[in-house]
Order: sequence, then structure tokens, then C-alpha cells
Amino acid sequence: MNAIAFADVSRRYGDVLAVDGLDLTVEAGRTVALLGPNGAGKSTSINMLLGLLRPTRGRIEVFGHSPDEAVARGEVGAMLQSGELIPELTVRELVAFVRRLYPSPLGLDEVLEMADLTGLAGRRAAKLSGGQTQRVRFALAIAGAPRLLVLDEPTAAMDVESRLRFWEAMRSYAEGGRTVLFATHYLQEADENSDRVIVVAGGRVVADGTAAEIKAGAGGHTVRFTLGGQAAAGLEALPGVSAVEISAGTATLRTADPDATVAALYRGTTLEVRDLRIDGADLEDAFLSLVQESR
Ligand SMILES: Nc1ncnc2c1ncn2[C@@H]1O[C@H](COP(=O)(O)OP(=O)(O)OP(=O)(O)O)[C@@H](O)[C@H]1O
Repeated sequence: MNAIAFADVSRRYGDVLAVDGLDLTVEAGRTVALLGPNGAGKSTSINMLLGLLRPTRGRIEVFGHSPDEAVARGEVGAMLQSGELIPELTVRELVAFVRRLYPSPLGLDEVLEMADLTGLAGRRAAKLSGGQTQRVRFALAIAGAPRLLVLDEPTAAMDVESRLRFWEAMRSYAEGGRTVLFATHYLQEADENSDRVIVVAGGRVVADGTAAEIKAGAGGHTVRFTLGGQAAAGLEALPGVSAVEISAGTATLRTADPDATVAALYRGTTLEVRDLRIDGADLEDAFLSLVQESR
């Protein structure tokens, strides 16, 4: 069963086409990252998925219903980029209030435990740090035990340790067949915390698969070596090479055929090549080339 289906969905703001004919389905039980640069259309897509914005064109279904129906049935929980907590309420009061709005919520202590808030349950929202506030917002998103959890750049205000703990909490929520869709522009977060990455740029899907598939699809390798002070004219002309970058005495060549590039580097040039390294494209390389191609 599909948790999410977008069929040819577009959204315009005046002259800006923020989402441009998005077609995608997400099977129930998956954890999916929506990865894209600033302005790619991630928040607009999420807001339409939650019924907060209407598509200009196309149709969205959540578990086979309209977004409004799915939300009304308590099937959707969300953590958006902004949203104030009621400052005078304690963490426990806030979670207790929100979970009562849902038909079959998680237990109060269970939510607090999952969001790592047990020790902060008696603290007023006004007294929480930025990272703690994010944890409360996560708790409010899961309190109703929604089948679909939607997170829009959830770790934006968190330090490194809080991020790691947050993703652990998300994974434990996703266990047992719940669906999670999260937007991020952090490649590493998409890579480590999802089983499928949908890359969006300019309002369109430009790649869709596991992080490993996306890396492989980019097809590139890098060949790096220490150049020192040597002049390096002609590296662009080596076989397979599509880009050359020279920085701090290191040459980095992007190539589709690392074997041919390296052979020609040794046989066809007079350079003294030291510290040679060949790497597969990482997700960052893949992402940058996909986003550039879509422009
Ligand atoms: N209310 C609005 N009015 C006009 N244009 C908007 C509005 N909201 C978003 N846009 C534009 O729509 C495009 C997509 O924006 P959106 O916020 O969906 O992208 P995003 O991928 O979530 O970006 P970010 O990572 O920066 O949050 C951008 O060009 C943005 O400037």
C-alpha cells in the first residue's frame, strides 16, 4: 500500500513555479529523505502533503485519502520548520494535550522516553534550549502515533550530539512499519537515516533510489594526487576526465574512466605524480552533479 502518492503535482506562487509536475509514490513502512538545495520545493511539497497548501495542479493521496481526510483521521504527524510551543506549559502538559487530540495515541511516558524528554518533563517550554525545543516538537509530532510522520529539516537547530540522538529516536519510531518522510539539505543525514533518497531540484525529481544507487548513477570517480608546484596544463585532455580542480597543491580530476585516466597520467605526461588516490563518487559529488544538470 502507498502511504503517499503525488500525481503530476505542481504549485505556483505567482510567477514562481515552486513544484513542477511532481510524480512520486512512497510505500508504507519506508523512511524516505527528500533531499534538495535551498528553494528546491521541499517545504512546498510537504505543506501540500499535509493539506496546508493546495496544489495548483495534480492530486495528492495519503493512505488513499486526501491530505485533509488523512490528517482528520489522525494518520499524520508533522514537525515543520517553525512553530512556537506554548511557553507557560510544561513539556508533560504539552505532550498530554496534543496526544488527547488523537484517536489512538502513544502512552505519555512512552512519548517522553522516545523523544528523550523524561528528565525535562516538568520544565516549562519557555526555559528550553533550541535543541530541547526541537525534541519537544518531535514529541508532539509522534504523540498521536501517526502512521505517517513528516519532518521538515528537523535537525536545523541541533548540535552534533543532539542530531545523532534525534535520528536514533526517529529510527525507533519508524520501526514496526511506520512511514517517515523527512526533508533535508544535509547529504549525510539522507544517506544515514533513510532507505530511499528522492533528490529534488527546481521543483522536480532529479534522482530517486537508495543512497548507494544515486552514488552509482552519478557514475563518476575522482583521481587525486599531490601536484606540488608543478605546472599542470593538459589534465583536462586526459581520457575520461570531465573536470579538473587544483587547490593547495592537490589536483582532483573527475573521471568516468579512472583506469584510462591514471594510465595516461603516468605514460602521457611528464608529471611527477605522488600520493595518488582513486575514489568512487560520494553522495555529495552525485548530488552536485544532479543539481547542476537540472539547471
Ligand atoms: N509563499 C511564497 N511566495 C512566493 N514564493 C515562494 C513562497 N514560498 C516559497 N516560495 C518559492 O518557491 C520555491 C520553493 O520554495 P520551498 O520553500 O518549497 O523550497 P525548499 O526546498 O523547502 O527550500 P529550503 O531548503 O530553503 O527550505 C523557492 O523559489 C521559494 O522562493
